[in-house]
Amino acid sequence: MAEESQKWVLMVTAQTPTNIAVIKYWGKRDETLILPVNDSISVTLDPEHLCTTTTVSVSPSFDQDRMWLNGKEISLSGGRFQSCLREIRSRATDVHDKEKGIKITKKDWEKLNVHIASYNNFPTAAGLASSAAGFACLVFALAKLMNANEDHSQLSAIARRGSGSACRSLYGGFVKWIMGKDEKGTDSLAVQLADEKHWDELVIVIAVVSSQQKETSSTTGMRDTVETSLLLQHRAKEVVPKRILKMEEAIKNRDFASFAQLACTDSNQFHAVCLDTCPPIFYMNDTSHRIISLVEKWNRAAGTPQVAYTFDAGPNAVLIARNRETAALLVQKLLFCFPPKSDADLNSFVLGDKSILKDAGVESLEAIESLPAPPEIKDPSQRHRGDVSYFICTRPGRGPVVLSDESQFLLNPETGLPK
Ligand SMILES: Nc1ncnc2c1ncn2[C@@H]1O[C@H](COP(=O)(O)OP(=O)(O)OP(=O)(O)O)[C@@H](O)[C@H]1O
Ligand SMILES: C[C@@](O)(CCOP(=O)(O)OP(=O)(O)O)CC(=O)O
Repeated sequence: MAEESQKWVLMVTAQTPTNIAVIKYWGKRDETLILPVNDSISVTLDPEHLCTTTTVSVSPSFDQDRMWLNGKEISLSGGRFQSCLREIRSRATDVHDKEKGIKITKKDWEKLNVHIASYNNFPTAAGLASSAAGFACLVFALAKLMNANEDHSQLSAIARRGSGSACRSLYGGFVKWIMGKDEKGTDSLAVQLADEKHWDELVIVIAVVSSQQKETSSTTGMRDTVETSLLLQHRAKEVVPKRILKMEEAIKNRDFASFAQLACTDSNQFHAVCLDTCPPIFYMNDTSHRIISLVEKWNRAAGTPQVAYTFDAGPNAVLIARNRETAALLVQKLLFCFPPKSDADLNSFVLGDKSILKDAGVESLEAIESLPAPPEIKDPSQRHRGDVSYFICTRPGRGPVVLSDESQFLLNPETGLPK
């Protein structure tokens, strides 16, 4: 270690995307190692709109590991954080920063403490997979700081110890989490099926139905399901393995009809498995059901799927449109059915890629009021004002990156404390 001064601080900042599963992970065969009962497949969301930024730093002056999440100090004592820190530390190698004159050997890492600051640019613990982006970013940034020369798949197996779905956020585009067979979980990791450019016509619209923290966390919910649902066993053994193969094929061939059919059916089966749990778990609400019904009617009338829907452990809808034109129509239909409260402004009601609004011909609140009623709606006089808090328009996106712009660092480069 650099002897001359105990004052140095070394840091790395990374940005990592979140992901949405189109074939769901639900149920663990090992709770501690976070090993799933089936493979899953996800689409990585564009970090320009939804991402975690994490700065990790090390200094001989830090007397303990500390972390700040969204500006508030949180405890790192939980088993999941500890597993990630331990696994990365054990893979740390020598670091030599010539510019700063810092030398850290593999052995030094056992004694050195880290400071971590992380920020999610979207609601935490609200069913928008903050834990996925969060743990992926933590592991990725620490691996860079500690020069752990693992490839992304090996890092994904470490991120998995933080939160299962986090392993899929180590890659952009379309990602498969292979459940693996090994008891220790060494082969339970993520691989990229295709990058984000492979199928770049897709447009994703998220309807944030509620940004409140949910009642039953994914962890607790899936534990109850494993203990009580027979349907889960059938799903994991008989249904998912076949679906995974079909979904891989659909992604490879950019076959939207199959992709949408598989994603919607899988989301519905996941929620059926939740209902089959004792006591039953209800993640979707009336607004979620209305959105499903709208999309189903539209897809049926069009003769071929236009939009896929999928819902994680919460009421928020993630809608995947086959192309921009369809996305513009989707936004029109959604805004008709779920207009904002009268005091809202359009800028904070539709977030992310706002250019879709232009395509949809909706550039003011007045334009929402004069939208035509979608043919899928039975009673056009009934609009569900305020039932969607806001929308996020996005697309498939890239995997983790290191940020070099100091203005994006979350820790002070001199003190290693939050800026
Ligand atoms: N940026 C982050 N860095 C590290 N950990 C994070 C970060 N963001 C969230 N977490 C962890 O994830 C937890 C929230 O996970 P939880 O599964 O409850 O919600 P979610 O991931 O937002 O929703 P879901 O998994 O249902 O989509 C937080 O309490 C925290 O422990
Ligand atoms: C419904 C899901 O989003 C469940 C995600 O569960 P988590 O990964 O949050 O659970 P833990 O492994 O216990 O942290 C489906 C999915 O992302 O595949």
